[in-house]
Amino acid sequence: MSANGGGRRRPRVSPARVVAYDVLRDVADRDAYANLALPARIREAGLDGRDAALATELVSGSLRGRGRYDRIIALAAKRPASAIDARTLNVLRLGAHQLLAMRTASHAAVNESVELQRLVANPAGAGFVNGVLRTVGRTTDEQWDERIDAAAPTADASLAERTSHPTWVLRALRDALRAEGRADELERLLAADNEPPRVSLALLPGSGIDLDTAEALGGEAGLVATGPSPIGLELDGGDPARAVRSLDVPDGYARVQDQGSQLAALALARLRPVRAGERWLDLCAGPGGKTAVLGAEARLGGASVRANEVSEHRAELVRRSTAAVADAVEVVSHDGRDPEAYGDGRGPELFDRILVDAPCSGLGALRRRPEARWRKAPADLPGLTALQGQLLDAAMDHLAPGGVLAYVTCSPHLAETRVVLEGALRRHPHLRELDARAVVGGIARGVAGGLDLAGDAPSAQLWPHRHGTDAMFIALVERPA
Ligand SMILES: C[S@@+](CC[C@H](N)C(=O)[O-])C[C@H]1O[C@@H](n2cnc3c(N)ncnc32)[C@H](O)[C@@H]1O
Repeated sequence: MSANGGGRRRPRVSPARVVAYDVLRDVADRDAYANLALPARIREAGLDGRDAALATELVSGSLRGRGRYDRIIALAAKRPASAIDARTLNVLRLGAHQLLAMRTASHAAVNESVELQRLVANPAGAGFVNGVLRTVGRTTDEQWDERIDAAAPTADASLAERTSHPTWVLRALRDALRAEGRADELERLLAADNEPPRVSLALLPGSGIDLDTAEALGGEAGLVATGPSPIGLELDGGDPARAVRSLDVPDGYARVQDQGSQLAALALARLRPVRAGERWLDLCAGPGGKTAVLGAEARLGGASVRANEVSEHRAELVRRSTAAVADAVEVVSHDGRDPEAYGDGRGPELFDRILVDAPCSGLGALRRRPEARWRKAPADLPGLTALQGQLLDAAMDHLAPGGVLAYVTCSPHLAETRVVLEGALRRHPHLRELDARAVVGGIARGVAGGLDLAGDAPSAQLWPHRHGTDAMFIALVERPA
């Protein structure tokens, strides 16, 4: 039941705050994804543009900032957040976000939170909410940093709490940066994780217009041809659907997509010229963003793509995502470790280019999914890395002589990137790793001084704070002819 339904007294809380609370509860109780639950709740409550924007800020800010806010709430309440009733804690998180990160006047943030507590949580806790939030609001954001630091048992715990990351995630990110000799960038990365990303669009090759024309057509809708992807545009605020319409290209040729994902697909498609008749495989294709880029590139070069996805539902999303280039893309649904993923047993089941965009922890896309960092645990990694290795083994066995495989993750965790790749290369000693950094650097749109891909490994690691993309890992492997 909605928090404002069912015969309770008429709320004196703004509807945006009630919606935000309901979404936090959906996320906590039903494991909902905020980016799906939020639009549904906004529609259900009939919120208009401004209220919808407020609900969105409250939800994403308080979910992203949960680690920091829980620590501040605990310090203010003089008890651990885990000892506070779950509904009251959500009211406090929303209040803390308004007090510390938004420009909401203190009295409004406190009063609305107290009313929200009466309405949706436990009215007997209204005094507690009032007291805790008054304490929170009396101290500035910077002073809270000092108090968190003073109370934290270790420097890592302090940084993790101040930047609202689980400590194990912070350490994994630092390990990945350190492997590039860039551990000093950690704080910039953690800050970038807390900024909602700018919306990027891909203009698929074959759309009929070039990026200059796209920028001219989409300028009024906020589109700018910028970012590292040579087919990418960025939206400077505004509505993505309007921006897509403004380009007036055939359906599906302009689409919302992170520019790191665009570069990952293009690295495989553009590392060498396409020969007509090449067979490509996208082994883990759902929901089909990279397949669409591969399909458009393959179509222009006279190649074809087999797109495989284990989940039937997500395979259907791949079909929709590739409708514009359907004549170059065949979609099938199998486990990528099974022979059926590679063919029906009647023809050669070797491929000239294979993309393994493996299921992963998603630690490279924390900006995008505000609750994601709290949903993953170190215990998830062994299962994921085992699956990644098995998918790579099966894919490597289906690489044609002279063929190239791209191993891609939207996680920079070394256990999911270099460790998995090097394990698979040891098991397939006839394969050799190519210089993906040179390939990605070579196809990226001109950036003064180059794309700044650091480290000694041949693979390319993109980063939100350095490249403005998700933290995509891209490795390229060749089977010598
Ligand atoms: C990182 S996502 C791929 C994203 C996609 N390439 C895109 O750009 O839109 C990984 C996909 O692998 C799929 N997957 C998981 N296990 C798989 C398996 N054993 N075989 C094939 N696909 C699998 C997941 O369902 C998920 O859709």
